[in-house]
Amino acid sequence: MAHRLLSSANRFSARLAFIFTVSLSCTYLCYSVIFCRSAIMRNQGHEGKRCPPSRTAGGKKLLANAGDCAYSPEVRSALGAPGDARAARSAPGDQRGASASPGGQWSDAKLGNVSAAQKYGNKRLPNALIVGVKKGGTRAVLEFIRIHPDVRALGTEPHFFDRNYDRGLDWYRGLMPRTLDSQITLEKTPSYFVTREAPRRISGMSRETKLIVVVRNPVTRAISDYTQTLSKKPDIPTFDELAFKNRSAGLVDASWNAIRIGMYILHLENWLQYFRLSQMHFVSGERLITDPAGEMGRVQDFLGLKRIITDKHFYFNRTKGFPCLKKPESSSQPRCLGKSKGRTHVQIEQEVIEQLQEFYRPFNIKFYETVGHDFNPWNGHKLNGFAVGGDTLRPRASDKRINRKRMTSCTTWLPKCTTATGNTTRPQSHGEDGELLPRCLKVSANYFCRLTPPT
Ligand SMILES: Nc1ncnc2c1ncn2[C@@H]1O[C@H](COP(=O)(O)OS(=O)(=O)O)[C@@H](OP(=O)(O)O)[C@H]1O
Repeated sequence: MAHRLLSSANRFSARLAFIFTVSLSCTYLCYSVIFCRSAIMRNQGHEGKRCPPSRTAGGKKLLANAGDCAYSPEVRSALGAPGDARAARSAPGDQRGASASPGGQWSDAKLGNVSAAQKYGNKRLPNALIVGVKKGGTRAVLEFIRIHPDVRALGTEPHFFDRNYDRGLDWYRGLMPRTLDSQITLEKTPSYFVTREAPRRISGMSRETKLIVVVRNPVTRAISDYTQTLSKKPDIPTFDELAFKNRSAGLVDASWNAIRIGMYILHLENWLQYFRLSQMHFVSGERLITDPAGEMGRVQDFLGLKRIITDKHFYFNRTKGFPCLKKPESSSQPRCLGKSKGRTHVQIEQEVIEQLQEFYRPFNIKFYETVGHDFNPWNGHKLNGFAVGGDTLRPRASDKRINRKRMTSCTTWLPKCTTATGNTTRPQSHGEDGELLPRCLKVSANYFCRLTPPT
């Protein structure tokens, strides 16, 4: 009897345990289904199908298979997907391990901003343009500034204000990447700077457009321009033949485009009829190479951006001979500009170079005066604080670059100076110690004179 009672109690508790286990499993199953479904819906609702992780070394491969993922063609291209010209431009062998580069978090923030702009942003007309100059370093500025999370740039040159103006502003707007309200839309077309109608047309779009001009020694620029043309058309005449109407007479052919583009002041005067100088920012093409972070710092200030692009974003690539990005916008891989940037120039006789320096000198000086900044290396000497011709290029009182240390460390001072107006000045003593400071500097056939005592 007791045995029968015991076995029925066992059966009852086994049944109870079975029911408990089944109901527990059901609850868990229902919970999982509901939770999972809501998570999936959330993902689909906001982002569409998720993209595979792409900002790794294998990202390009994955992207190739990510046909219907959330990235638009432009983002795919910006990320270096196959077919992207910029991906093709990166010099093989110049790549360094991605892990070596800092700034991972910053880079993810950029990607987040890009995705958000793609999804929620609008196509807008650009509020900033890199308008020139050809061969000045415009591609470098564009590629460097576009790593900023608040900048979205068109990768190709649309040539709207010179060649495609008839297509209308809606066409132009349609080319632009989507941007959020807080982001700057940017494009670069270096030929705008020398296009007569460009300033008027751009001010017609918006008088507030910010303009960036990358300038470089006009002689080097002309040689670079010629080198590029020669690479496409090997049968063109020599540089000297094109540059001079009569070389022995020193008659330069200013109608040749490669020469004309470098007469910066002539083009600038046209821009200043439509824009205030404060709306224009001049990047030194030379310093862009020697100090990219410094130049990009000033570009960021000009665009009203937080200084995010700093030294840590660049490294000097010895093979390329130029600064390169540790993390470009499109990839986590370090990247240099392509082969057409930083070419070996054709050899030009030193005498030809000097003749052209002479030709450009008055244009350069007028240009320095107008923009309020001298691009020293263009004349092959440091001209800090010096005036040419006795009455131009007066050093400004606020010019902090003028200091005695720089002056005395210069080795090419002359004891006497004949200015362009024919006056001769002699060195004078300055300073409490009665130290004799040289006052003149000879550059080729010109004398540069200091008009004010050194500070
Ligand atoms: N970081 C970096 N890497 C490579 N090249 C650099 C860089 N910074 C400036 N530069 C200089 O840019 C020159 C090309 O200028 P652009 O980009 O304005 O040329 S173009 O007008 O768009 O064809 C190019 O001219 P060349 O050296 O004559 O090829 C370079 O000197």
